[in-house]
Amino acid sequence: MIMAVDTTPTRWQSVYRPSLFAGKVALVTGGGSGIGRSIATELGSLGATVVIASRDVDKCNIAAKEMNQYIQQNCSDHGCSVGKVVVGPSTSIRDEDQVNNLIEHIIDTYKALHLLVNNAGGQFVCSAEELSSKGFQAVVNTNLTGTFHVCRAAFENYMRDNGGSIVNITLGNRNGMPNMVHSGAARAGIENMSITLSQEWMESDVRVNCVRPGIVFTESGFENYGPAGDMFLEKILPAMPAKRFATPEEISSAVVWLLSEGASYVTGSVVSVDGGSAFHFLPLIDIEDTSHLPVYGTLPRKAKL
Ligand SMILES: CCCCC/C=C/C(=O)SCCNC(=O)CCNC(=O)[C@H](O)C(C)(C)COP(=O)(O)OP(=O)(O)OC[C@H]1O[C@@H](n2cnc3c(N)ncnc32)[C@H](O)[C@@H]1OP(=O)(O)O
Ligand SMILES: NC(=O)C1=CN([C@@H]2O[C@H](COP(=O)(O)OP(=O)(O)OC[C@H]3O[C@@H](n4cnc5c(N)ncnc54)[C@H](OP(=O)(O)O)[C@@H]3O)[C@@H](O)[C@H]2O)C=CC1
Repeated sequence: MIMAVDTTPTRWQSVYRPSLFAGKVALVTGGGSGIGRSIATELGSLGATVVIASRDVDKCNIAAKEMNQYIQQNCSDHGCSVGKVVVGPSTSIRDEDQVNNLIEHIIDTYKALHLLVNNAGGQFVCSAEELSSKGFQAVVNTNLTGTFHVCRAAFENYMRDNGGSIVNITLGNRNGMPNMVHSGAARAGIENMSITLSQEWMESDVRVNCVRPGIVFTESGFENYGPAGDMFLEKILPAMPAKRFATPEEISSAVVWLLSEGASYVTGSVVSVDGGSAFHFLPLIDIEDTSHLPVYGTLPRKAKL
């Protein structure tokens, strides 16, 4: 298995002002692992009460305990108040009723929902030709419809009357997403949906933005891909301009900025955090000789391979 550079910070601290989010209530979906866990830790270290929620509550409980220990030990040494990470009820964002239940639970318990990070999501590697309709729908329902469910419930139950800030996590797919057609389509949908919501909800003082990560090595995420993922990464890593993956903290840092009042004039935006990969060709797929396009007109001899 190809490994990323070990970028785990020994004593990570946010670059943002302590207590930035004191008194704020945040929801991070999929906050029990990977990128979501880093976002929850950073928001908690900056004073927020952070609800994490996903399908696996046991995983979230273990993660929350570790995050709270980390926050207490490493982030509270300026005499400032730190927040805490708490676990919401088991929720599949694909299920509208479960999402409504989660949001109602948050408003009942914490009386507010100022900040929302739609991080939960994922996909599997499969060519478009082999992908069943059910497989396509499973990924679109998780990423696109699931994100819509959470945005709408947060708006209806709190943000419409009180304002708020939403950040949706997408995925660097500027050049398409070979072998992940479902996810590429869903993430492009999330970005366009976010632009629409930013306009419809501006009157309510709700900002909606996206963070579009390049490749972030999260063990939780990559163990899903097996050999197909390894093959993908062996080709992509050397072709990346930065020659390394992102750390979850590098994604979190952009999310925190967008959530903060420092981004008060930013809405409907997509921030790429990808080490410049969006503007660099990444060989996601081998295109064999048989797929040459037929020529119309005369192609100069020198222009042929
Ligand atoms: C390697 C480069 C990475 C690029 C950067 C991206 C990184 C990341 O995003 S890391 C985060 C990764 N985390 C995850 O992906 C975890 C989340 N994934 C899931 O939870 C699931 O894969 C799912 C939600 C996307 C699908 O799960 P589920 O709804 O439980 O699916 P079912 O088992 O019910 O199957 C539905 C349907 O889909 C077909 N299917 C499932 N897996 C595959 C597969 N590997 N290949 C082909 N088809 C698959 C399955 O067969 C079902 O269809 P039918 O057979 O027609 O019934
Ligand atoms: N790692 C990477 O390179 C990149 C990741 N991303 C995206 O960033 C996000 C986080 O990924 P990462 O941290 O790497 O991977 P993880 O697998 O660790 O995170 C995915 C999280 O989403 C949750 N989740 C999945 N499906 C559902 C669902 N139906 N309802 C509620 N929660 C769900 C999972 O929890 P549970 O299983 O308990 O439900 C899990 O905590 C994902 O959307 C991912 O696709 C984007 C670009 C690159």
